[in-house]
Amino acid sequence: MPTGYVFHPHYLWHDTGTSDGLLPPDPSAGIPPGAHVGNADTTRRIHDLIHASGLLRDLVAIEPREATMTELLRVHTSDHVQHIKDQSDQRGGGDAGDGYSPVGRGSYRIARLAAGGLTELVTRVAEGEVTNGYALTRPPGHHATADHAMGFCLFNTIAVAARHAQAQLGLPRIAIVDVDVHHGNGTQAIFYADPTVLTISIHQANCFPPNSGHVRENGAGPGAGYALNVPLPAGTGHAGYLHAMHQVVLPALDRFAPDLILLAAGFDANVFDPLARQMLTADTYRQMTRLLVDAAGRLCDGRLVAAHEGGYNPWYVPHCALAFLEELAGTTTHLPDPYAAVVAGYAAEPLLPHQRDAIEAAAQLVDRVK
Ligand SMILES: Cc1nn(C)c(C)c1/N=N/c1ccc(/C=C/C(=O)NO)cc1
Ligand SMILES: [Zn+2]
Repeated sequence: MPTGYVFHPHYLWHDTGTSDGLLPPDPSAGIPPGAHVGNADTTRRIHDLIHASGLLRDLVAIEPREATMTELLRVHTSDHVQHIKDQSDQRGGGDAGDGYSPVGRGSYRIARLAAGGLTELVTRVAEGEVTNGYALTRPPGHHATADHAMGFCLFNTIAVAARHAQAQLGLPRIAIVDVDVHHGNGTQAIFYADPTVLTISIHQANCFPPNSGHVRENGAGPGAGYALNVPLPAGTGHAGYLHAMHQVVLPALDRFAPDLILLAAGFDANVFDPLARQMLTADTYRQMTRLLVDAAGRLCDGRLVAAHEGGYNPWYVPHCALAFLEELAGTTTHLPDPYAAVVAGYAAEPLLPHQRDAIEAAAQLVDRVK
């Protein structure tokens, strides 16, 4: 089945400046100029591995375009769009608003290219040119709400694509599964009162944003029941995530019967990631993807489209992304995870009682999905 792939060099040109990890330089506070944790290196290395492994030959390259203002304004306020543009127009760029989400000079157009690239990929899937796809976009989007950028996110790429699918592509029911290790708060907020978009986030409990993504956040008004959260304890590994897939994500998808499944594909739950404390390996991403590909095949003619989100370890995330993409494309590069042996002892953690309990709490809400 043909798999679409969106990438553009401009995604690497979103300049996150000289923040040292998460914080802007401040010599008096002992913070030197350095590299922001969300710099372009990991994204570049993902693309390079997709190319070097030969997988690129099996993919249908799809050229991104900038999201139109109409497409952006289905999700964001005009003030928010203007704020990002104003920061981006400044000679030295600026910040998106939370003090640790850099906006480089010209990042406005790049963020529109990310949202437009995913939207174009969803269009090609809806038209049947490709069955599914992956947009290796940057900057990420899932923390951005209608009127606030945060957590390195400027525009909510996946929300723009979801609204386009509903408005222009005849796909009324959209399921968004977010496996990024951080809570998909922006996506959840945008659709919180909307029963036509089911949002499901599996994340490390209380990691980021602070106090966000509790299991009790279950939707509001007409959308009550259509937001699901699976906050998992730090240290959750392969068994815990697959249990969450089987107990929460798959039953919810079956009940919702979406016309399209969107995946917020963050890889920062990997065992080596600097911004969280989960313990997933490339094989976990492979197996989660297999389950989602099967669900999409069962429910919506295979329509499954992934947007890249977080993932900050430059030497491991590419192997996680490759495993995910092989499964999405239904092919193999015969390149095993070179770190599998390194983590075999400590990342093979069994499902522990406190993890099972957290998942059960979320599973009890699945029946509210109609
Ligand atoms: C700095 C700072 N200062 N303060 C008060 C807070 C709460 C700070 N955290 N910043 C963070 C921490 C983690 C992320 C992850 C983003 C991602 O990968 N999403 O998928 C973004 C910003
Ligand atoms: Zn993340």
